[in-house]
Amino acid sequence: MTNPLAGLEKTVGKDMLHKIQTSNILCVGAGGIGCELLKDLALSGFRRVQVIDLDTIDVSNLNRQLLFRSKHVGMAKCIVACQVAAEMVPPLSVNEEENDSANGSSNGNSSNLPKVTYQAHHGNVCDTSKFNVPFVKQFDLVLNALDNVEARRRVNRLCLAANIPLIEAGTTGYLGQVTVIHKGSGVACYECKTQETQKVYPICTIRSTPSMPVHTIVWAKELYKLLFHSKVEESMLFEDPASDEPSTYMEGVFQLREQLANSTFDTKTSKQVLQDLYATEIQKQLDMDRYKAAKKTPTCLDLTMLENGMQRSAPTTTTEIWSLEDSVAALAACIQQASQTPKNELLQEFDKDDDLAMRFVTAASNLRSSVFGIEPLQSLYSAKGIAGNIIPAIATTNAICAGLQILQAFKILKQQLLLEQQQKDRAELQLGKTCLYVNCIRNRTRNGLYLTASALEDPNPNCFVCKNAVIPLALNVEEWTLQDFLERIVKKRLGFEEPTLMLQGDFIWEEGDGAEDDYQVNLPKKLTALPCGGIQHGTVLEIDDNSQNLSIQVSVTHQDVWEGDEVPDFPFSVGNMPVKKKEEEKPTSSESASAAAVAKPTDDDDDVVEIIDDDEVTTSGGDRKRPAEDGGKSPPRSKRRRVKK
Ligand SMILES: Nc1ncnc2c1ncn2[C@@H]1O[C@H](COP(=O)(O)OP(=O)(O)OP(=O)(O)O)[C@@H](O)[C@H]1O
Ligand SMILES: [Zn+2]
Repeated sequence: MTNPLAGLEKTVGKDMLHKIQTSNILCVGAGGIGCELLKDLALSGFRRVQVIDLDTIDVSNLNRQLLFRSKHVGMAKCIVACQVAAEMVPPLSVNEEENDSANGSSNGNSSNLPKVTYQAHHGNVCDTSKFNVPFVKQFDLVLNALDNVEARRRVNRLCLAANIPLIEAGTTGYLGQVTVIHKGSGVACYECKTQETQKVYPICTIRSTPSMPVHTIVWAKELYKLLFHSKVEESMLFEDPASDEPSTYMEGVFQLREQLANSTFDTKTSKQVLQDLYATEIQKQLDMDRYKAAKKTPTCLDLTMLENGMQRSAPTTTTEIWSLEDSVAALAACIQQASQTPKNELLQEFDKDDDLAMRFVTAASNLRSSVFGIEPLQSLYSAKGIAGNIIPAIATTNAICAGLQILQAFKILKQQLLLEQQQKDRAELQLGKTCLYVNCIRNRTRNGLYLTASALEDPNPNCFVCKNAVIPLALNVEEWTLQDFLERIVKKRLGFEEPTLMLQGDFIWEEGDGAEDDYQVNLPKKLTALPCGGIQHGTVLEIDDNSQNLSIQVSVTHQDVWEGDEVPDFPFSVGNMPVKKKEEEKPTSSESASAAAVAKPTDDDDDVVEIIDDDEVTTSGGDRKRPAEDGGKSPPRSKRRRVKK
């Protein structure tokens, strides 16, 4: 038998093939791109690969995630992917295999090659207890095959901290990109660019003036929460019954929730809630002249139709549009089914892959669309596309991008090999001139190309992750508590896992291994009331996260209320929000809303934060240095005094 890797050996050379076979690779994600990548790695002779993935195999993955078969459904993706890919690694030549058995070798070869080991880690890459800087440092390079910003951000930071090259890839339908990130090479990191996040709708569009199918779908998702979430106030449709004039549906909602909680469901109450939602409340708004200026005036749901719908059995079609009666029947059936579902099995929040949730949202949104004259109504199938923000995944794009990642991997390993041959330190690796940023496009360029390549980008000087830029932040320091600040800004938006907060060199908050509990007393305090003078207008706050060797400064500006056209969102670009005089919220029929998530309520305006221009605040910033790369678990710098109150 000829050596299956002979072709590759001829192309890259003996030494390089040996480098490939002995390198230690981490692949994060074993989905669409990940499966392609693992197949490519295996067929290229990589023998030491570790894979992290948190998911299990779903039937819907089988059409494009080529390592999986129906018998694998329900099993951990990374475990199956590792088993299947490991078997694809070409065996060494027959002679060698024979020698191995004759020698009783346990590692499957008589050369000095490592045993084929494809090791699975079934878990979340954001789990700092398992996947930290020392973990990443064992690899020659890391390949990302992920599908979300949070996980990518985490791997980006780990690789920067460990100074390990990261090959990042992403696809959306026909479009794909591959790029290389490496701290030592001084190229842009993943967070140098503002990543597209879920787009946001003004709350009044959702609550009062929907004009597109997506608006009513977002509303229906909130209605799902209002009925089924353990914390009713999590829904943006929630109104405090003690408030001046709560919407007419709130009373019925509370009754229904109580029935669901005590399993004492009766259809009368669900019918009442539907009537309140789609007729009584609409009529009330009409009577208050709320829709005087609207382009289309809503019409209340016909009560006879509601009555008829309640008598029907729920529709079963998925690709046809349900009639309004059918939608009523579907909604009533969903509520009844929810009342019979054990509490721990009923999802609290909408999930597009949950049948009950999807039927609920399809029916509830179509009824609302009919009230507001919004077209077209949606089938369950098309509603799922809108509700889940689904862009079809294209296997070919995944395959192309995975292949491009392998080519970049070869370039990196080649450079590492050269350094090894010259007995130079790996820290001298310079990928800026070797690796490329490659785009996979749908329509070919004028030159007839479907792939375009350019040099890796320079870092963004305002990047707080790789350039330690000071972050300017405007918020209401008199209203925000430390707890809000930690959860909503430091963790959710800045991506800190185990933050330590310092004011004027003293600790005011600490988390993670060995953190003291004493700082808990600070959590409910308003920012201005924190120790060390508190966080005031003009304060520069230091935030460290040893789990990702990240240390930043935030320069705070007090701002009473954010007044603008849209609720600002993160990740942020610097200082681009208009500040306008606040006006009473007026419903209009054509709110310019741009996508699929819900913004914070407008009455929550002063909770909104935005990043503003560097030159709008004075900072005592100065040059910042990252903490020493010590494995990511060093205790905070000890010379600082700890302050609790
Ligand atoms: N934080 C994370 N830790 C580990 N694995 C992750 C994390 N986030 C995402 N992944 C994995 O990355 C992979 C991304 O692959 P892909 O985009 O094909 O997703 P999918 O869930 O299989 O497909 P779809 O979303 O279309 O159903 C998934 O297998 C997912 O489990
Ligand atoms: Zn950066």
